[in-house]
Amino acid sequence: MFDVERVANELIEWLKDRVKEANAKGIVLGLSGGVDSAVVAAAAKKAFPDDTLGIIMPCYSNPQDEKDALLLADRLNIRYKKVVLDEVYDSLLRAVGSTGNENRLALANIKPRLRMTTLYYHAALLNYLVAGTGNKSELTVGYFTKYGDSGVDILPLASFVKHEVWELARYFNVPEEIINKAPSAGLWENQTDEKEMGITYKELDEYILTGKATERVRNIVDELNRKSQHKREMPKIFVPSSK
Ligand SMILES: Nc1ncnc2c1ncn2[C@@H]1O[C@H](COP(=O)(O)OP(=O)(O)OC[C@H]2O[C@@H]([n+]3cccc(C(=O)O)c3)[C@H](O)[C@@H]2O)[C@@H](O)[C@H]1O
Ligand SMILES: Nc1ncnc2c1ncn2[C@@H]1O[C@H](COP(=O)(O)OP(=O)(O)OP(=O)(O)O)[C@@H](O)[C@H]1O
Ligand SMILES: [Mg+2]
Repeated sequence: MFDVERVANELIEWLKDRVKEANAKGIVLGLSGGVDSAVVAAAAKKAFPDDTLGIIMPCYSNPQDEKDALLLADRLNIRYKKVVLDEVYDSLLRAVGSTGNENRLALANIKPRLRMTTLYYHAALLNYLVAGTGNKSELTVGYFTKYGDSGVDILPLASFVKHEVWELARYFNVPEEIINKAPSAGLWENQTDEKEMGITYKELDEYILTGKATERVRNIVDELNRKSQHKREMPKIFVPSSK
């Protein structure tokens, strides 16, 4: 049973504890206009009313995402800053000698890694922690960029599947248009999580929560989970036989 009010209150206390434990002052996170960052921002704002900073970081992104991020910041009165990464992205591609035609993910994954770097600059500047927004559904199938959007200090939503995140979003008064939009990493035009994963969140969440799934869904999820195991672990450490 998912008691949303209780979970939300525990989450807010958990955020306070993690920040205190780190001798930090607050929380910084990327505000994408999507529901995961909306929920983390809402909880962080409750925990740290004066020390929550959302950063909007378009990198050749859909302009609607920025509008949604601004709508959220306005609705929940969240302090925000905009950092445009288009030029940095172009400049990095030039520096590495990219033709711009390499495999799509090699290029696209640069975007979350530039965002991670931007967030850590602000974290160090303000003595804040970087909050990630990854949820249990994404983590299970490795649907995130290693050291990109997963390069964070704390993961407030990692125990919740996407449907639970939607419930938390309603509880936190996140605008309906943000809750209703198709989840997307926003790395290229018309990208959606469900299209790329080849399964729906309904199927994925049901499998995670109950173990029930068609053979097709089970095969896809099990394979994605196996292939992404390295992303959920520390890098393997070489230990010489003499040690
Ligand atoms: N067995 C192994 N042991 C240790 N390391 C291993 C490894 N296999 C690959 N690797 C390393 O991992 C790299 C591949 O992983 P990674 O770079 O993450 O890349 P990859 O998993 O290929 O792509 C990231 C996926 O996450 C999605 N995404 C990204 C960002 C945000 C969101 C979102 O929902 O917002 C979704 C994106 O659309 C894409 O489907 C390889 O280049 C290699 O360096
Ligand atoms: N344009 C952006 N500006 C700032 N942060 C971003 C941007 N795009 C992605 N991010 C960060 O990366 C995180 C991962 O993206 P992801 O798409 O999984 O979450 P979301 O956009 O919040 O929700 P949804 O999965 O429903 O789209 C975001 O929550 C946000 O913190
Ligand atoms: Mg998104």
